[in-house]
Amino acid sequence: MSLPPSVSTGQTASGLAYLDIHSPLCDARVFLQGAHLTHFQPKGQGPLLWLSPSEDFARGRAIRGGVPVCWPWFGNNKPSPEAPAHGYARTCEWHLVDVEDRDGEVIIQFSLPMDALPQQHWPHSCELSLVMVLGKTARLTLTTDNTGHSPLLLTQALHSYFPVPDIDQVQVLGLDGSQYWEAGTGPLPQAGTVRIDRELDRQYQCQQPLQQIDTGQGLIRVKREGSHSLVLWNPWVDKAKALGQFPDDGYRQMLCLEAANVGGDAVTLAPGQQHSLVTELGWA
Ligand SMILES: O=P(O)(O)OC[C@H]1O[C@H](O)[C@H](O)[C@@H](O)[C@@H]1O
Repeated sequence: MSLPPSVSTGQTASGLAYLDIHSPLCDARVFLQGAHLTHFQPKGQGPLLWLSPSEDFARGRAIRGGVPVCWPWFGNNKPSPEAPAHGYARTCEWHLVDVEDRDGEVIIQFSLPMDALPQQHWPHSCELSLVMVLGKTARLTLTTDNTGHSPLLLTQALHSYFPVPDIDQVQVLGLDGSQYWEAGTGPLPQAGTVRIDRELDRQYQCQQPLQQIDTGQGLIRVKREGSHSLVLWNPWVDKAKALGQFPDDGYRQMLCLEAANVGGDAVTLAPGQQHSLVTELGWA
């Protein structure tokens, strides 16, 4: 495939291949493993994604930061606890279908080869694609097609990690009036904005399609389509120490706000049906 002049290829010292984008609208980096956007910076603005300074890009292990694709389940697979957390999409090598530059917007299309998924954990026939439109914003569309003869049940997330200068200054807007579940408890009502002063691992059911992170030095916009749920996560002190590829004090500089289909917003696809989960990330 020939690449437009705004897109080049590279690889890490560990051998993971990526695409680098330098267009008039943005700079970005996308790995083929996981179809993983790890860097996105609109021209004239700061980086929009947090990538762990401890990341060493091992093959077959999820990259800590950017936008991991959690699919075809989010979190643990309850019937099969030995299956990998957040599914297979973030650790498999994706197929690069097409790359084009339309007036400075770079559009990258990936598909996930389904033979990478062990049948015992995912005994379904389906197709999965991810389309990234990288311009002034980053728009990611994750589409599942049920090509089989029986219904399939899906939970998923576009697990965006955002950079914040100081977690104590952060507020999350756009969740007022929604409900959340945390540590097996819920529904709990959300009133007003969210501040982070301890470990947070919440699944929100939320009709509002736009949340914003006020970092204290800028406003990050997170839009969702095909999603009535989202995950808000900060590991705080103890979990940060236990996490792989994560500095002990890294929790002070990041926050995850993840467009999702989780909990009561899980997706059931009848044979022949299709669903797209979309997130659009940008500075306000
Ligand atoms: O460490 P990972 O498997 O990448 O998961 C990182 C985090 O992802 C989500 O935000 C979950 O809600 C958390 O419970 C989990 O700790």
